[in-house]
Amino acid sequence: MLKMQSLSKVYRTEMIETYALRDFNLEVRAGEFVAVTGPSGSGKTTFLTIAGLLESFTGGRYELDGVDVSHMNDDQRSRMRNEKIGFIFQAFNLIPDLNLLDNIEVPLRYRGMKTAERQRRAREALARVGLSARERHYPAELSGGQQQRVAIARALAGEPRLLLADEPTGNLDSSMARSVMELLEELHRDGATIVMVTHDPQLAARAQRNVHVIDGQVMDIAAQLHLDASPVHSTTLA
Ligand SMILES: Nc1ncnc2c1ncn2[C@@H]1O[C@H](COP(=O)(O)OP(=O)(O)OP(=O)(O)O)[C@@H](O)[C@H]1O
Repeated sequence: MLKMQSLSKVYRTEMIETYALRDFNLEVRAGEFVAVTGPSGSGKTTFLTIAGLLESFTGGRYELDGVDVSHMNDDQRSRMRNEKIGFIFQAFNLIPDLNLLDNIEVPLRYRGMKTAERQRRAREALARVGLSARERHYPAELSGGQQQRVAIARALAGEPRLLLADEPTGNLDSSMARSVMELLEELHRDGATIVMVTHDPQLAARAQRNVHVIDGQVMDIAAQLHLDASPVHSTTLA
């Protein structure tokens, strides 16, 4: 699903070069739930924004859903992002002036989808996160945990191949965090591929696999071995 090989990302200013990622190797297979952990400044967000095609990279190779994205231009990348990726952010990023259904429909509009199909998908996604009764409500009328569920519904409505979550429970108290995590686990059981960046070791422990990033590199030998398609390794890592 996601395959990064010797990926690098360098931020250059007049004075300095910062390697946010260097020789970054990771493979995530369809249906996996992977947590990415690591100290502040280690490159987790950089990884996620590149994985989500929000940013370009400096060197190496990135294959998403079997397609080499290395040489795509901005338009091609945005189209692919819109079709294949669902984002879940720490800050929910819902639009305050739109009700829940309209919020969920926003990314579908960019695909030129007809109104009836948009509404059908938005209703279905809202039902999936248990908030059907609130479709005409506005984000401010919901708790933080409920808002994050709406954000997850928005990501799901696009029927993405890959869900990327950046500290999805970072703004929630522990009980709301638990319910959001349970929802992610449920989506995973139903077949979703999820990559989640988190500082929280307890959350990370609930994912199927942990990838630790230090100084822009994957420290987890197992994650790198995953790149080797040998059955021995995949069995070990299952
Ligand atoms: N736009 C930028 N310009 C210059 N350097 C940057 C930029 N964005 C990130 N960096 C640097 O790249 C490195 C990795 O940053 P990144 O935000 O990916 O880390 P992180 O692991 O997500 O950190 P945190 O957990 O604190 O969010 C850091 O040294 C950071 O200062």
